[in-house]
Amino acid sequence: MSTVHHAERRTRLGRVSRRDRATAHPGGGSTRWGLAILIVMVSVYVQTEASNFLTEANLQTIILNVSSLLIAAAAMMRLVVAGNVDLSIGGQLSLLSVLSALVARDTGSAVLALAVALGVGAVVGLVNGVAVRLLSISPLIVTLGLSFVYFGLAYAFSDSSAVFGLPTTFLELGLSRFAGIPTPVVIALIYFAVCAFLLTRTTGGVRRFAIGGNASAARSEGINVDRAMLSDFVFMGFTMGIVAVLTTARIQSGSADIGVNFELETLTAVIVGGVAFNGGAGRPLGVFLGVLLLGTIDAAMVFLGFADYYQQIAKGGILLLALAADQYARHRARMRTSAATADQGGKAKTHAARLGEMQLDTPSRGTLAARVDGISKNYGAVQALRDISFDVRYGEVTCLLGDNGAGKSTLIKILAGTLPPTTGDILINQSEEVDLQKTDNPREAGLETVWQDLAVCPNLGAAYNLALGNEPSRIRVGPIRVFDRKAAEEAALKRLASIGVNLSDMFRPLSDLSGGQRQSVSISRVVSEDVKIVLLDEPTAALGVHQTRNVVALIKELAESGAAVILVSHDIDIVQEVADHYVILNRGALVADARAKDMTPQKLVHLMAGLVDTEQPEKPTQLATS
Ligand SMILES: Nc1ncnc2c1ncn2[C@@H]1O[C@H](COP(=O)(O)OP(=O)(O)OP(=O)(O)O)[C@@H](O)[C@H]1O
Repeated sequence: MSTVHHAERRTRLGRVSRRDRATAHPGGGSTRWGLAILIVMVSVYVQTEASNFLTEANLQTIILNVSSLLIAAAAMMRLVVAGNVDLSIGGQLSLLSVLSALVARDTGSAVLALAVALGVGAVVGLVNGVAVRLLSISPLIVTLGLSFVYFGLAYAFSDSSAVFGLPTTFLELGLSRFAGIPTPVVIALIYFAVCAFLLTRTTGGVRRFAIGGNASAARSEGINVDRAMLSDFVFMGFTMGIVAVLTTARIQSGSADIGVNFELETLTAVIVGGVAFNGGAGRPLGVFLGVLLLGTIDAAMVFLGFADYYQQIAKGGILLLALAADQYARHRARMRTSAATADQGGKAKTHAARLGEMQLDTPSRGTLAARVDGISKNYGAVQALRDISFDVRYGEVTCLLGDNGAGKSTLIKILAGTLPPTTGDILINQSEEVDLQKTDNPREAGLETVWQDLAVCPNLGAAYNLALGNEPSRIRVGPIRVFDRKAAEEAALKRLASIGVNLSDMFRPLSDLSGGQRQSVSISRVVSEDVKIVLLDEPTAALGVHQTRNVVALIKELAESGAAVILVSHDIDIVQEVADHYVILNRGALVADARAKDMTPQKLVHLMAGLVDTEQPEKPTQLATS
């Protein structure tokens, strides 16, 4: 499609490939090496105080002690990155420990005990996910409440006493060694590595970062946020099944006390490891170091002869410090964003749009692209839209206008497929012939929306943002798709170049860009051969004069290249410059459906201001039939 200059693209990609790969990571660039230094400092200090700290046996013990924490943290970081949290995992651990121990003791079967732990864990996770979804309040509160339920059940099933008499096959899961290394350590390292890979390298992982960065933007890109949340809670519960079996086998008994404070330890490791408490950022290596730090501090306290409660105080202090660091990082990011916004139009030099170079594979100008057919929408007693019908044509700009409360936003949401109409249909042409089909997913039918509130994920770069919902993948194994960063980078570069935007780094988080650059990234989403109908909701609202001219040029060129453009704007000058066709609403009713040539400026101002009697609307000017 595009004839973007290949040499230029090569040079830019060349520059990008020399960039530190860390910045291409969806969770941000910080590797938390400070934690590694802290671990070394603590270890060296304790070694000088008690000479046998840095022995191989002690290091093995430290890692064995944190193996359960490492497994739980692997699943917890996925939840937190996507903006969720599960405070019931301590209760889950207790319940699953008791259940697996009872099954192992009563049946003698390690396999059955494992199956029960994993199965019940997944069900418990599902219950958590459904409760968070249904109650629509903070997962912190919902899972805290459920935590009491799980602890209570654990005490009830175990009669408040430890379950002993476990068969050897079960105990071996926690006590055996593999190539000289304790089995729980081997399992923890493999499990963590797999989870880290899934989070940072696959489409599903990138989506978690997108959801944590801006859930509504992710939703508007077609990502099923609720399903992702449910599956993450189920995964957390399943993971707690593994943790429960390994821990129970290692300590050779099931107990309702086993999970006390476990959720706080896990959360501390994840937050200390640099995962943002509000989601959208974090790196597995940081979490790994966070887990190691907690293990090292525990061991150090024991070596230095501190009582148990000092360990609790130390961990609480570390969690508070990590949260403070998280807040500070968020403050710095906000400052960067406002500085970049103030610099709007400075570094981001947008040039004349070069969209004319693109050849959209759309039917010829004037052909019917979409038909809005009798759309009505009620919000309870409020009738926001009343029997709206009009046509949209390829190669034309349709301006959707109206005063405040006229129903424009409601109609846009219905057109974009994010809000169902009460009655009526949206019909979209999917082939060369005028063959309109009712569609439930306008996006799949080639309709792309650029939202007024810039539905972007500020924590991700242009390459990720522009790929969301339709991510390129290199390898596919079942539902797991490995994200193709190179292809995403090239596609983003190509799209931005076609509207004359030059960003030096396609992986730089959008929060670091100016408002105009973010707007450009958002708008460039429509530059694709798959996009045939473009819906722009106040696209110039956040822009300065220079960038507004670029967007106006883009709108014209989109239409010239064959796309059908639906523009919502309050800017009468822009509207008059680009419109081929007007659709004007007033208090939910259609008051004009007119060709631009039939609309005088006075009449337009009159209609836009809502100075019409909607009970006796002006006869909408009919479109010429094609
Ligand atoms: N979720 C909602 N629940 C109830 N009423 C709503 C809802 N959304 C919109 N409305 C009502 O529907 C009518 C149309 O609102 P809408 O936001 O679509 O208008 P608009 O033309 O986009 O206005 P504006 O230009 O001010 O954004 C208004 O009376 C509004 O109060």
